[in-house]
Amino acid sequence: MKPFDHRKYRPAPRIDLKERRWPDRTIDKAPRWASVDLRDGNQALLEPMSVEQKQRLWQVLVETGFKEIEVGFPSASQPDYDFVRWLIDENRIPADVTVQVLVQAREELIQKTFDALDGVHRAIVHVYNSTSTVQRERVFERDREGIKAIAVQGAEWLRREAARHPNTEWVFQYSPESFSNTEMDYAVEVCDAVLEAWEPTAMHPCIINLPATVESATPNVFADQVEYFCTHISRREAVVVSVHTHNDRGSAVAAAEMALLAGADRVEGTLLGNGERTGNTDLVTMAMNLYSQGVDPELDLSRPDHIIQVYSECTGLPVHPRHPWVGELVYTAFSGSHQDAIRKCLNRQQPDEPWQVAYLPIDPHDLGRDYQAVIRVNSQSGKGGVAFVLERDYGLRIPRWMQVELARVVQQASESQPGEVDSAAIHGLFLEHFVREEAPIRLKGYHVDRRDGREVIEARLSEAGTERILQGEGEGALSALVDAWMRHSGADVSVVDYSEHALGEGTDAEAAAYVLLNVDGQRVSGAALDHDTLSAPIKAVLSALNRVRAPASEAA
Ligand SMILES: CC(=O)SCCNC(=O)CCNC(=O)[C@H](O)C(C)(C)COP(=O)(O)OP(=O)(O)OC[C@H]1O[C@@H](n2cnc3c(N)ncnc32)[C@H](O)[C@@H]1OP(=O)(O)O
Ligand SMILES: CC(C)C(=O)C(=O)O
Ligand SMILES: [Mg+2]
Repeated sequence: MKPFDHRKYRPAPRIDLKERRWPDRTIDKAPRWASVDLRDGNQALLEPMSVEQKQRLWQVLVETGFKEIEVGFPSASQPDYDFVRWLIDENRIPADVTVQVLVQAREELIQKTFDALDGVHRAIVHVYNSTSTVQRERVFERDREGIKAIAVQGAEWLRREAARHPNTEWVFQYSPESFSNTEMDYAVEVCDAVLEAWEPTAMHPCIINLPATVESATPNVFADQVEYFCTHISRREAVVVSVHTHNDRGSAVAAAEMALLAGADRVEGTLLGNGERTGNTDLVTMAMNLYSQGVDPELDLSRPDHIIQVYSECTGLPVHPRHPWVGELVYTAFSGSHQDAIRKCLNRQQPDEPWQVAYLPIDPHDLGRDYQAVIRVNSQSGKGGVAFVLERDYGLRIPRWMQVELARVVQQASESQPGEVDSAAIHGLFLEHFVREEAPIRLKGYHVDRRDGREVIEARLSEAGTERILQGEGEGALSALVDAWMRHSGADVSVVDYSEHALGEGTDAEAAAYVLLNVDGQRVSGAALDHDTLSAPIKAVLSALNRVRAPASEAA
């Protein structure tokens, strides 16, 4: 075989499920969530968490609203044992939270696990053994009966140890590890045998957790397996069916979601998907997926940045800037058409209507993110983004014809200095290019009178040290000034478009005005900001005239 040869691998077997029902269902409520951050997440770290780190992550998990938390493998490591003791001895487990611990189906480990839990009010003891063909044949070297015997023996040890600690409310959980690579009839057979040992009832159910320990098929195959399991397991009413998917193919969340459609009640996973190899089901993603569909996720994810901070401090792992829902860049648009659509939708979005914003599947405010980050400008951006930034940060509502011109200026700037052009730089480019009322021509003063229904202006201008008084008249002050300029310069000038708006509180100026002139057949725009609503448009005309006389690069 060649070094990179696909013939080395076999496709995962499908199961022949007749009349599968899961494709026709939708998820309309949150599952029972169980965090395995402090166990599966922890066992995957280069440097497992210290007791102090576990304490901090525990706090975040409780604040987030997890009611079932696997806190470790106390028979395996001293920090895990000490952490469990800290939770119990320091009375750190809220009344509505149940701790869970993992153990292999080995007697001495099970005994130590129950010792670690001594005095706990309620706990889930989770025992597992592997059932897949490759594990049976190559790891355990046992046949089907032999592997089933390990499971049953483990189940019996749990029942025996629980009876020795009658003051605790015990919940039993069994995982046929590598379930998704196990023959389904055999997985059901093993779990049925475990149920026989535990005799759960609807009042006192147990948990059967179905892991895709290594994800090796498309998520629909996992859904088929879960539906098969749910419809073939005995005592279904006495069993909480849980799933525990890993992300080897990048579909852990999809597999867990489809498993819910297929009948699962409970989902195990971790914050941000930490866990063995490519990780576990990312519960933040899965809960946010529900939230974005209008389903209460029953987890409080309103402060993801806090979660990310503690997660990173405890695991030593970064969070990708494009991580679903919570990455630093996921609510940021650089590209022009996205920015344009976002700006238009945000302007139309009413506070009490369902969210309808293109490219933003949820409102970033819900996660404590602000609109500052939504639109950022680089060489991929267009006029919409530039206009959005100027309005958001400076209250400037520049008209469309000026947006087009300014976007070109910003684009050139971003190409000459690659990377993001920040809001202050865009504002600087706007002022430099369009607000040009000072040079070469400057307005020293003006006076407007109304005579015979027309505005008559007398404007005092200076240019290169020479002062002149210009006179003109028109329908309004703007056209009167244009008339005065035409009489003085002999140029043919007309006003093509004009807009003005008041500026919000907190700015020095009260008004912003924008004009588009036609000067001897050439279109030129100008803008001005002024305390006075009449002076602003007059100065905007001067800005435009100055741009004809001296383009920005010369003036700068
Ligand atoms: C898919 C998962 O995430 S499963 C969880 C995995 N997590 C961990 O393993 C983290 C904590 N584990 C540990 O620290 C150690 O494995 C310990 C302390 C529990 C056990 O250590 P050791 O006794 O040295 O055994 P080791 O881990 O090497 O296990 C291999 C032995 O246990 C047996 N074994 C493995 N899993 C199980 C199981 N679930 N039930 C019963 N026996 C098992 C193996 O057959 C093997 O037996 P052998 O020694 O007769 O060949
Ligand atoms: C212990 C089990 C549930 C596990 O972590 C897995 O199979 O991935
Ligand atoms: Mg796992």
